[in-house]
Parts: sequence; structure tokens; C-alpha cells
Amino acid sequence: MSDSARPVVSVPTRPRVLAPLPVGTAVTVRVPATSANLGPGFDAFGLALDLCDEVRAEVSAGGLAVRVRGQGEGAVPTDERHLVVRVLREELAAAGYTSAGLDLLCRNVIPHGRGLGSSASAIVAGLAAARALLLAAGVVTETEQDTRARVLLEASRREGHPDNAAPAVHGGFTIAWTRGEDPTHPDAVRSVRLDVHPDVRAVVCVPAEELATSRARALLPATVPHGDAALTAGRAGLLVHALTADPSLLLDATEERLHQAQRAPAMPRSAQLLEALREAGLAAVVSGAGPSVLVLTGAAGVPRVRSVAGAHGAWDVHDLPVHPSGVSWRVG
Ligand SMILES: Nc1ncnc2c1ncn2[C@@H]1O[C@H](COP(=O)(O)OP(=O)(O)OP(=O)(O)O)[C@@H](O)[C@H]1O
Ligand SMILES: N[C@@H](CCO)C(=O)O
Repeated sequence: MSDSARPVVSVPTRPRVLAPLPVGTAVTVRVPATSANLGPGFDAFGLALDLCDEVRAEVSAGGLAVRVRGQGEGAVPTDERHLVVRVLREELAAAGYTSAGLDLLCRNVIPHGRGLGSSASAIVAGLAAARALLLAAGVVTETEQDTRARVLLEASRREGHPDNAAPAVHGGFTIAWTRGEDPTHPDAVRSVRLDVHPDVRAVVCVPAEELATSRARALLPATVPHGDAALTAGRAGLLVHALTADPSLLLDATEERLHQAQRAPAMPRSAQLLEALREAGLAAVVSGAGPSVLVLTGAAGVPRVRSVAGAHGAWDVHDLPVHPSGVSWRVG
């Protein structure tokens, strides 16, 4: 029989049956804020900051209850569209499990849409909570290293770039990169974690206004001049040395030509503050996609940052230690 003569048989696809996790299984996850790019390390470099969101997730008998305290309260949805809920449910389903009901309590301190990696931290929280629930219920066994690798892979795939996810997962200063064409391949995202020189402080100037990362990315040109790419590549190499071994080089090392000037029209106040801080000899960069400004400096630089920021309108200035270890989770 030729193929065209064969009767068409439609095989109904049965939805996969997901196994329920035991009611009462509960975990708590803490995830740091992150600052991506650090100037020349666009989409690759990231720093974990000691400003942590905490999420408690408990399997309940039925229904969804989401409570948000702090940042995002009254603004983010508290139904199935909530970012942490969506990611958590999808990660459980990928493992073949479901949570009949779910109680979520989010204590948020990371400001949203300010370039401090709030979306990556929420995604990492959802993924880590799902893995921790599976571990607590005893239905998967994996090492802590396996859990971190899985969370980094999935968070990077969802974000579209790994620069916030890597420090949120591993802490410290991270360099992250993607490999191959298949973003679901277990080896598709790699990162290295380096210790930041102990003299370096991360001072973040946060404005009231938000800027969505998607809007900031839409401002980037498709191509850049070779000279700009060459300068930025050289500075990225230098920045690894400056951040880990010789902070006196930070001002030169944070120069770049790939994204900050191109995005300045969307954050004019940040662009002005950046210029004023750099003219004062401080190593200032746009934090992530903006509009916060990050300054990498020593202890003596902190009051100088406050003084320059104070002369340029309203900024919340936070002097934050580097978070050493990234996401953590515990039962209960
Ligand atoms: N803890 C959270 N819970 C729920 N939704 C969140 C949470 N954090 C972030 N989001 C969602 O992500 C959006 C912000 O993501 P966006 O990528 O634009 O900025 P960002 O991650 O804060 O900054 P950047 O990526 O430049 O560091 C918020 O407006 C909200 O919709
Ligand atoms: N590398 C990203 C970080 C923000 O998610 C960007 O600058 O667009």
C-alpha cells in the first residue's frame, strides 16, 4: 500500500499523569540580587550582592495561595501567572510531579526592573524551590552540585542569557557562557566563579524609576564597529584582573563601548550620574540593563559615591557586600 492510500489514524496524545508530592512538604529558599555586565562583560559577567529575597513554598491540599511582602507587593500577580509559581510548577512537571495545592510566601527586598536581576532571582527561587521540594519528598536524589547546575541551565534558558543567573546560583564574581545550539543540553551553560578582592565594595545607586530589560535590549544595535569591540574585549580581560587582584585598575577596566551609551536615551538620569561618578575617578557602570548605577570602589570611595549621587537628584544608595555563595535552600 502506498503511503497516500493508508487510512489516516489519529493517535490521541494522553496528558502525562503527574505524581502528587506529599501534602505538608515545605522548603525555604534564599536568592541574592545580582549586577550583570559590570561594564565590558556584556551578557557574561555578574556579581552577587548581599540583598536576598526569601521564598517559602509548601505543598497544600488544594488551591494556590501567594503572599508577597516587600518589593512587588500589590504589583506582581498573585495567581498562576506569578513568576516563581510558574517556574516552580514547570520544574516539578518536568520531573513528573505536581503539587495539588501550593502556599507561597515571598519576602522580597530586591527592587524590580532596576537592573539588580530581580527576574533572574525569582526564576532561580522557583527552580531551587522545586528541586528542594523534590529532594525533601525523597523522590529525587542529586548532589548539591547537580542541583546548582540544573538551576543555572534552566534559569539561563528562561532569561535568554546567563549573566544574572550564574552569580545568583554560585555567588561571588562569575563569568558565564553558553555552548552549542541546544539550550536544553545539560552542558549548554557553563560558568566560573571567582573571589572578589576583599577591598572591593559594591555601591548601588537605585532610582525610583523602572526600566524593563526587554526595552533596554531593544535599544542595542545589531552590529558595532570593530574598534569598539576590540576596546571592550581588552577591558573585559583587564576587569577580571582588577576585580580579583588589583582594584586600582577598576576605573580603566570598567570602560566599554557596547551598550551603555546606546541605552542612555532610556535612562538619562543614570547616564548623567555615570558620567559624574567616572569624572570623579570612581569606577561606575550601569547595573545590568539599568537604570541603577553600580560603583566598584574601596571603603574610602563610599562617601564620595554618596556625595556625587546626592548632587544628582534622588537615589537610594546601598553599600552592599558581595554575596559569597548564591542560592541556598532548606527544609521547612
Ligand atoms: N520576586 C518576583 N516575583 C514575581 N515577579 C517578579 C519578581 N521579580 C521580578 N519579577 C518580574 O520581573 C520583572 C522585572 O524583570 P526585568 O528583567 O525587566 O528587570 P530586572 O530583572 O529587575 O533587571 P535586570 O535584568 O536588568 O537585572 C518585574 O516587573 C516582575 O514582573
Ligand atoms: N546582560 C543583560 C542583563 C540584564 O538582564 C542586559 O544588559 O541586557
